[in-house]
Amino acid sequence: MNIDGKAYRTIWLDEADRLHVIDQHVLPHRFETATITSFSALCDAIRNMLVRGAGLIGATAGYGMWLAACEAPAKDTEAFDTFMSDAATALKRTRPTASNLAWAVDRQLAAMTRGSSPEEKRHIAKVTAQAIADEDAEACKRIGEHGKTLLEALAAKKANGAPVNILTHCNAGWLAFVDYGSALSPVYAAHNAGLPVHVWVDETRPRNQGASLTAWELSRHGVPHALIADNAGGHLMQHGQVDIVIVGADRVTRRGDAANKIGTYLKALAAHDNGVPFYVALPSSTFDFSLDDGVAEIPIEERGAAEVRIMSGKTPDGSVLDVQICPDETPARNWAFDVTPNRLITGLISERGVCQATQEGIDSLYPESAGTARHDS
Ligand SMILES: CSC[C@H]1O[C@H](OP(=O)(O)O)[C@H](O)[C@@H]1O
Repeated sequence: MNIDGKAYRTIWLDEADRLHVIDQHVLPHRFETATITSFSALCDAIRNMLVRGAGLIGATAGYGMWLAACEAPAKDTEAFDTFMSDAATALKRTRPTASNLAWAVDRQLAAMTRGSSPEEKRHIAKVTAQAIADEDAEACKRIGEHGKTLLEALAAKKANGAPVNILTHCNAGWLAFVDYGSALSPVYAAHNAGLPVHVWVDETRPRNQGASLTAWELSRHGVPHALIADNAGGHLMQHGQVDIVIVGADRVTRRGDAANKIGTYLKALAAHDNGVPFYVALPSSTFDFSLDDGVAEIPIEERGAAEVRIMSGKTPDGSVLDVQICPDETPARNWAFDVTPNRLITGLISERGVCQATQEGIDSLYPESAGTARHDS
């Protein structure tokens, strides 16, 4: 995506093999990039959400395995393999919910078995990391094309060129992937094609990815939008102000249950009650075909209480400040994700097309995956 006329991805290697990312801590008030110079710094970047979003976490993990390979013993293949196995375990522990992370790590481990020396394996890890990033961007671009057809169908029913109103939760835009995004990719594709669209942006407490990231992205791209309080969506749906909900996902099971940012489930309930179509957009790397019952089986990350107790924002003098929003003695709990059962999901949008959120629907797009168990959670 373009920022001030310059094309950016969210993660990239420069000509000197230095790894760069967009710093998601300082948006929307500043646009900065950061350089990640070691495997442990990369693990910290995922854990503390300098980078975040399922696809970007996966791509970052891919590069993380390459950084680990650069730090691994260079002379002894057995020692190299042990080092890499430990690195894989450490990376998988950084954030537990998004499938893409473990998927990327396992893909790297499998790819490196093709090398016979540490040097070969290190080269394979670099090529594989770049392939993971490129494929993520390409998948998201295709999600945009498939999702655009849904928005075109809704636009055709609108009178006098009125915009299609899309509600989204959290940030599943290009900042959450390598480029384009999942839930926002159809919005960008439709907007670029001249379709009138308008996005309701859930603020997405506690970390406010909607307010700080989705609103920033849409604004930079010139897409009409309005920020709403997390609890406003049901009211808007009751009054015909939402034509479609499109959200991202962090893990989707064989039968189509979808883990996404905390609060997504409540939006799906409201959409169901009001007959509003509710779509989940995801690249193939977000499926976990080893799980069925998402509520029972998907591991839900619980993050620190400070994210709920403290909010960050810009003061009138332009500085950014943290403020505590509750009494000093108030404890807090902070589940980062919830699971929307497939019965509340109208359909899934992946790079392969649109399907029902059922095992049969998913099998129709992914016949090769029937009965596969892919990776540990
Ligand atoms: C599908 S990627 C965007 C996805 O990631 C978000 O989580 P986080 O910001 O904690 O990494 C959220 O679930 C979004 O929908």
